[in-house]
Amino acid sequence: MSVHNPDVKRITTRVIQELKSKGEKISALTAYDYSLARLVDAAGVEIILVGDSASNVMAGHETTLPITLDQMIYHATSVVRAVKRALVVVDLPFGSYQGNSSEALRSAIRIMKESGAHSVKMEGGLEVKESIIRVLSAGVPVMGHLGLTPQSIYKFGTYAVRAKEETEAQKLMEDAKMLEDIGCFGVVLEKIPAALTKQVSESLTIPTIGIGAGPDADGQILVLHDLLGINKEFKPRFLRRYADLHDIITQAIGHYVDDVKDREFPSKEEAY
Ligand SMILES: Nc1nc(=O)c2c([nH]1)NC[C@@H]1CN(c3ccc(C(=O)N[C@@H](CCC(=O)O)C(=O)O)cc3)CN21
Ligand SMILES: CC(C)C(=O)C(=O)O
Ligand SMILES: [Mg+2]
Repeated sequence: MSVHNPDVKRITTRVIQELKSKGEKISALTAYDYSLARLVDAAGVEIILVGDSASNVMAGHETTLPITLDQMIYHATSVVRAVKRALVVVDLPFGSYQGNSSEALRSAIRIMKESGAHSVKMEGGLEVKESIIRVLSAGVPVMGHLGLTPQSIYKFGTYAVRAKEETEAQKLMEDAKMLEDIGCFGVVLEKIPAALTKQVSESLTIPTIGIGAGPDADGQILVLHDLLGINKEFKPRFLRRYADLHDIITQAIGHYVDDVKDREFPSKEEAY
């Protein structure tokens, strides 16, 4: 908390909502560890998501389904230690909240108590309404997540754009309204048509945070490792790479290997 850093003004869910009222776009990124979370926070990002995409990015799984609540708490704890300013949101992982609202509350409380994070994110609309209400009632801020919801990938079978059909778009609109009505402080919209994002964002007072959802979301989120170009294989259309760390890291490590083989490292100056 700010006890240790009285000069840094913390970003609260209220500050996030005020950014929307002021018409200022919100920047969000994922982080899963201490070292990168420090950089993301210091660079001025307002929301840091400890995403269950850690299942893919950190652990190498095909989907987000295998990551456990304990593993999410480990990542969240590391990120919270690093962050002085940003709002930290933690994904409730698959299987930790869908069953019933008591399970959802227990999972959210474990995250808040053990990691020191400031809020949680839950995927889905009407299907998880009671779980979200229960978590909110304990005073835990909740961010919703609609559109492409990777925890239900096996229900849909693909990562294609969601809500292109009128009935699905209508349901998404209703879900978004519902999430606002029950008290969510924001909602992620993933991989839906830009026109639908515009419509939802204009009809809600809480901010929308888009990923593959076009320019009219109130904020944008990307997976940090994607933005940094660490993984070359993942290249959906919505991803903009701001660096090519894949090549930079590969070259640096290759150079190190060469130096060791050639007895160029360590030098006399690097020895005792
Ligand atoms: N590294 C990473 N980045 C992410 O953005 C991310 C994760 N992991 N893991 C969890 C979810 C899954 N996400 C995804 C996954 C795939 C596509 C996607 O567009 N895939 C294909 C198209 C598939 C199709 O059209 O059927 C692509 O073009 O790469 C988008 C978001 C977003 N999240
Ligand atoms: C892509 C974002 C929104 C996410 O849920 C994650 O990184 O897990
Ligand atoms: Mg996620």
